[in-house]
Amino acid sequence: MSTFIPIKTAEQLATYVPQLGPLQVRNPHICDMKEDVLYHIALGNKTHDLKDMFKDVKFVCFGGSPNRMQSFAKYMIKVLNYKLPAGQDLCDIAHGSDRYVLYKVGPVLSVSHGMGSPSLSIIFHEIYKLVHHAGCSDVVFFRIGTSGGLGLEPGSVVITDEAVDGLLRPYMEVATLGMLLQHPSRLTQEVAQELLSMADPENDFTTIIGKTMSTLDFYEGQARLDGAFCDYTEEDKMAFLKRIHNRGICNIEMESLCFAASCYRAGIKSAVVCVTLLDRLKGDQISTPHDVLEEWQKRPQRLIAAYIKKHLGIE
Ligand SMILES: O=P(O)(O)O[C@@H]1C[C@H](O)[C@@H](CO)O1
Ligand SMILES: O=c1cc[nH]c(=O)[nH]1
Repeated sequence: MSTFIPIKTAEQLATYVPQLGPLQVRNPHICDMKEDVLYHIALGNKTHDLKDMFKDVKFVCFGGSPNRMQSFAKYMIKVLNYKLPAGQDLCDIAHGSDRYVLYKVGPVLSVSHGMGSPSLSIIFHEIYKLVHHAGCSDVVFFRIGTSGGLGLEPGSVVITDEAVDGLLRPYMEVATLGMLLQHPSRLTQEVAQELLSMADPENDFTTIIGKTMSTLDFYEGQARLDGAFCDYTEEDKMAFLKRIHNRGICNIEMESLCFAASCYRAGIKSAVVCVTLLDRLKGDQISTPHDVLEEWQKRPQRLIAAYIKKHLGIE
């Protein structure tokens, strides 16, 4: 077998245009399939009436933790003054699988994606196909996350304008059929700007727009000294963090690259909003009390909720 690995550059790849009208999947095989089983959310286009269940979806909100996404769904019930059908409680629609959670509150889906790009990539494929099978149009996808900040007061909120990998490259490199394909990671600038304009000036924390580094790991990938392995010194770590900070990186997390690349490839409008849990220029360990972290995690949720309300014309 050949060991030659051709590399496609970001420039060689198509520029993806935003989708108008019912969302199409960019995979010609899907329409030839007798059945599409969305295995990790225990749904399918033959076993479920996906149009009936999901056709009104306009906003899909992703976040790492199942509990956060359940809380977000409960919060959206309040914000939208949404009445659940008589006799029904909020339920995890993906309960037949224990991989991810999926809640629906009117036009809003709240989905967990787990940690890291591989986990996000799987749920992204299935949710994208779900909204396609349901015939949804003009859908906006959000990631509501947590991150480590650089030179920011912990609890600050960062709206990502550009997601880069651990080498500061604005594309996601994926090994496909023995080739390395580079998928550009572009987010929708108008959505990011609109979110920024909606940050409450009365907040006692800052909300900024900036570049986010998305890594493959929480410890060595993010230059921590507190993992089980570490082959560099504190000086090396600080030199790296200061270098990327000087190159405009405001925060570090693990999914914005895959999220941005997938949304751009799909032609779906998207934004990433993460709270910072600590200042990485000052330390590695997250030792802030749990109740404070819980409160901070609500900050991106409130911003996204304000955007959704505005776009639904709710005062
Ligand atoms: O959405 P979450 O809070 O899961 O995002 C960040 C990146 C990793 O998934 C995780 C690491 O603690 O938090
Ligand atoms: O430092 C942090 C905090 C949250 N999530 C990350 O990926 N890194």
